[in-house]
Amino acid sequence: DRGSVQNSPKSYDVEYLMPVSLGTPAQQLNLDLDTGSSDFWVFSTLLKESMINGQTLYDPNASTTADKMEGYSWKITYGDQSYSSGDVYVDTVTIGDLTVSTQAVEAAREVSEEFTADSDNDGLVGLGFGIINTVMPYKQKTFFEKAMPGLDSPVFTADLKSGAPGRYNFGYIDNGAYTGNITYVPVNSSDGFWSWVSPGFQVGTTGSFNSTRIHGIADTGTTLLLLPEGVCEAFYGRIASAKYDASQGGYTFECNDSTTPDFYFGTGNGQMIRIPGSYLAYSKIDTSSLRCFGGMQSDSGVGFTIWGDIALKAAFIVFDQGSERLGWAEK
Ligand SMILES: CN(C)c1ccc(C(=O)NN)cc1
Repeated sequence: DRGSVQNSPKSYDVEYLMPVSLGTPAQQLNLDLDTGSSDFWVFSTLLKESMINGQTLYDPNASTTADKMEGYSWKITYGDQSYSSGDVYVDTVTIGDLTVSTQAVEAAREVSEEFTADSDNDGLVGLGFGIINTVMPYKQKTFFEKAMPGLDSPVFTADLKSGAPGRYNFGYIDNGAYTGNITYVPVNSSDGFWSWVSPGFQVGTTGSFNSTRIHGIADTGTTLLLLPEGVCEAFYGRIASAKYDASQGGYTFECNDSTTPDFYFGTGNGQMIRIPGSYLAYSKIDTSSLRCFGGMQSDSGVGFTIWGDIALKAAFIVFDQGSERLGWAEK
């Protein structure tokens, strides 16, 4: 079996959403595929009105295939301190023509203001490893883990684009979606993340390659690229107008600064992925400003590097759960 679904970026590529069908008759929600977490949760009719702001709600009572998991609950907190919690139902879920008939659907009773404010986002499909699923008393499998046994190949791929729709595929690799070769790197899933080690980086086409092992996770659910402080300094040191602006909480530079270099990161076997300098001028810090907030920021608050959408949209990525490895290709 296999599946394929289009993803659509919200403004500034802050997140990428995909249509998902839940229950019988189908209820379609727009969900955020998140390889940095492992809960499948949705806005639901269990929520208080004050926590809803335009989102589409999953109504388990309107689904003839929904069964409540009595005595089960969940609560998750993300890196940005946003959170959600609620009850658990088993129901049928279809993503891109791929159906899991007994998915644990975590129906929100409570969401933090960040989720309430994000009116386009109806919930998250966590495609990290199930070991960090938050459902109690017994953790639940991710959508991919439930689907995997029936798939042609135990992989899913992410093709995120800058300011345009892309695609998530399940169970196969579309060889027309990338150029050159796919370089595979081992993944350590013991923390539940797609954790891997990059051999280093290069700033600009003329810069030398800096051999330094960068431990990090591939996270479709994080917008920016969070790298070690030293890497940020090497990159922003090459941009004439760049500075660390504590009032903005990060590095900023003039959006049109022509000295902005591309950024390359190593994936192994000598392969590098090129992030165009334009991707790194993330967004204007306010409508009247000529300065942009950087797409690359320090990972100092996190403890490991997060290869978020700024990096992922420069590549075609294979999340190979069958072999616990990540495949990287240019496109
Ligand atoms: C508030 N929202 C929409 C979030 C979405 C995703 C995440 C996250 O850390 N994913 N790995 C946090 C917050």
